[in-house]
Amino acid sequence: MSGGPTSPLLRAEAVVAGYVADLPIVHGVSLQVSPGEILVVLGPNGAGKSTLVKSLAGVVPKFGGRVMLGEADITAVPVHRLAAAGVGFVPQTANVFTSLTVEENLRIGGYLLRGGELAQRLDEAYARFPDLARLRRHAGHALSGGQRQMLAMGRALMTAPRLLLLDEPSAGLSPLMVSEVFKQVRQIADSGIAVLMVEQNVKAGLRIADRGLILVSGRAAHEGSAPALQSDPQVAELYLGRHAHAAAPAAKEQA
Ligand SMILES: Nc1ncnc2c1ncn2[C@@H]1O[C@H](COP(=O)(O)OP(=O)(O)OP(=O)(O)O)[C@@H](O)[C@H]1O
Repeated sequence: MSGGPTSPLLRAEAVVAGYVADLPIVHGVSLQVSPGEILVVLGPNGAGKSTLVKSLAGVVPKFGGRVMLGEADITAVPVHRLAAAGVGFVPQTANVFTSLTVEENLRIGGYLLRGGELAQRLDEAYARFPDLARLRRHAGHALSGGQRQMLAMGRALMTAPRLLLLDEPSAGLSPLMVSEVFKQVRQIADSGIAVLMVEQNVKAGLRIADRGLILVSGRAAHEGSAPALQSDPQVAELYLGRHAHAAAPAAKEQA
């Protein structure tokens, strides 16, 4: 878990976001994430978790509010500029190029880098994910679900982001692969990166997170430390109910 208190890196204030201007899905959500910390965003199906993370990643439009990364206002920074601004985003689906090799995917992630730096980041990615080093010449479609998720994270890490946004990294993975992927997420945070992760898998999510935010109908309904949320019977009953005792219903073995 993270060490002493640090000032937040990501500060989202009263974010309003959605797909159609008159029909916001996220209704004024504020949150903060510090370096070295994992904030997990939980909530029922359709609560707006993915919409929230996509709006922070610049993929879904924001209609109100402000997003700060350190001292920089990134509210209006378009998605293609966010990597250079220090934000890595791993979408839930279509997050690797399946016809390209592992190494080609990583090189694309590092497209902003110059030669020496690119080589160094590739080495770092292979050190972090030994499976990817072994499979560097294999095409994306030959990877298991878990390996693909590692590749998607490795790609996002190529530009050395200060903030990593993950949209349901456990989706479709077997419980064993979920713990492998989450172990990596924890290590990424422990290396000083701020991590915001959307999750359906409440139990596993709270186990690796420092803090949790529960979204209900596009609003922050509850926020607290992971241990406090885990042991709060009211939270479990009201918001986490059927998810608290099982993995996401849609999860299927893929590893
Ligand atoms: N591309 C889209 N265009 C229009 N509406 C969308 C789009 N994607 C999602 N929505 C709507 O936004 C609402 C919130 O969806 P979102 O995927 O953000 O919820 P979620 O909390 O991530 O749910 P889940 O856990 O099921 O993924 C839903 O009503 C959904 O139908």
